[in-house]
Amino acid sequence: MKDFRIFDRRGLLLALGLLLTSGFFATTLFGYFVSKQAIRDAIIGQDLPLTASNIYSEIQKDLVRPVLISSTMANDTFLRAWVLKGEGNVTDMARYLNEMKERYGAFSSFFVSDKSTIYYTGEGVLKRVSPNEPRDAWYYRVRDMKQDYEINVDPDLANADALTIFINYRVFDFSGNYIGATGIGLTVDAVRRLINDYQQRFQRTIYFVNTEGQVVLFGNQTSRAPDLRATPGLGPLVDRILKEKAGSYQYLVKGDNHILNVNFLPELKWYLFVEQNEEQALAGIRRTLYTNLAISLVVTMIVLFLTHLVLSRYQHRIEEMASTDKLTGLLNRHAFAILMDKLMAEHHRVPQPIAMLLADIDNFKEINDRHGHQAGDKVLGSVAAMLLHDQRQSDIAVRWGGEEFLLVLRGCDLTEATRIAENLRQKIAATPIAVNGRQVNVTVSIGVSEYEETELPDQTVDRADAALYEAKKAGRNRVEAATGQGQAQEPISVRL
Ligand SMILES: Nc1nc2c(ncn2[C@@H]2O[C@H](COP(=O)(O)OP(=O)(O)OP(=O)(O)O)[C@@H](O)[C@H]2O)c(=O)[nH]1
Repeated sequence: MKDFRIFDRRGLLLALGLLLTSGFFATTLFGYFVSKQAIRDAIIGQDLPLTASNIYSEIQKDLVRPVLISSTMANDTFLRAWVLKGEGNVTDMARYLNEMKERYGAFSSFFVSDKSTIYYTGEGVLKRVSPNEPRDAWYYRVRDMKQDYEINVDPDLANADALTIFINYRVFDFSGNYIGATGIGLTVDAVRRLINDYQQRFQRTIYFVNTEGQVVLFGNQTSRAPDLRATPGLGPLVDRILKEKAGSYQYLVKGDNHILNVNFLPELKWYLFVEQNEEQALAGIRRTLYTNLAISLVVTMIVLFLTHLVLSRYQHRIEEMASTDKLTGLLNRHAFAILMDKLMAEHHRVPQPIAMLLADIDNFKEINDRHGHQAGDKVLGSVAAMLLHDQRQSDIAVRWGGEEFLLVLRGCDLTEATRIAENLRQKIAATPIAVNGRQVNVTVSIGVSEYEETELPDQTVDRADAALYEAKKAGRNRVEAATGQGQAQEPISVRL
């Protein structure tokens, strides 16, 4: 019965635990996935395009302007006339180039004449270009190219080989014949600083890719192979991206999803790549997810613990109510049956004598009749209290019937139990009970028996009952010890 109840409570706690955890987990995970989707949508739909357009407008300011300046130089009447007049006064050209450099805050400015192959800078003549010199390959490329200009990243000979972004603009005479290349140079460091600044401000990876799929400019933290096709995850997408010119893409690297926004910048003929590692963007909500799960777990544990506490208390109270006689506070017969089973199991493990005392208040009917039923109750309570008073922890005191009490004494043989019964009888007889302002003398008769291995506990009680009967018959206020099971039912009368 008890085991069934425990199982019931465990089942309830388990069901409650499952309900709470599944509820908490479901809502937390649902919230997480909704937020994740919202963040992804925001990255694809707003954040990256917005970052790209911000960068684009900054780039326009910082890189498109040099293109315009170079274009102005290529169309400058003075420059073209000076070349057509035979590149006479070098100082004039140097002053012009210097002026352009100073005015627009460029790192360097240049003009290369196709006719004389002289490379002019703001300082004067730098050198002559030659098709055999690998460092001059850019000039011959520009000379033969179809478009008006190119943006090229190269070391600058005129500035101690500092890595420089050159805008190389083709120059034509007034009849449209090619006469050289002009433009200005910006330090890559300056542009790189710009990209780093964007990256920090927008928390994205930013880099530029040329029409060949080569990474031409990137920030400090960007570790990329120069050839974008060699980038894990992204490689297979490169041709599609270059063809489509603009769009949103996603690729996986080591399980991390990367979201990419690409825009082609026609002025630079470069692609602007703005990239976001989704896992990093989700780090915040993932932290929130773990915190929520931990809170849910703690709340579940607290609820389960409190429920367990309340259930235990109620179960204890219910068990107590079900096993206790309300009037006397002694155990009832139902509790006796349970405890007796336990006692017998214990006895079989460690055998020890077990004695039973069955006590009955003498002429109780008279007390009831004379003093009233409530007074009778009071007497029952007082006798029960006297029985309990000398009880050991291991003893069992039961209200057996109306005015009958059963004491089960562990580790006590018949002789010892008879002595205890006699002490009890004397004590009760010598203790008047106050009822309705009057002292009532109460006596009890007690039958004593000792459990024998061959019998059932009920039979031991029966033998105590028989002894009690003998005590009553012999005049009440007596103790009678039962004979053994096999012996004739002649109880020994005891009067110590
Ligand atoms: N007040 C009160 N009386 C009870 C209770 N339970 C049983 N009784 C009464 O106890 C009385 C027992 O009477 P009997 O069985 O005749 O026994 P007795 O008068 O004690 O006589 P002997 O046992 O032969 O000495 C009955 O009148 C019952 O009504 C109870 O809880 N309260």
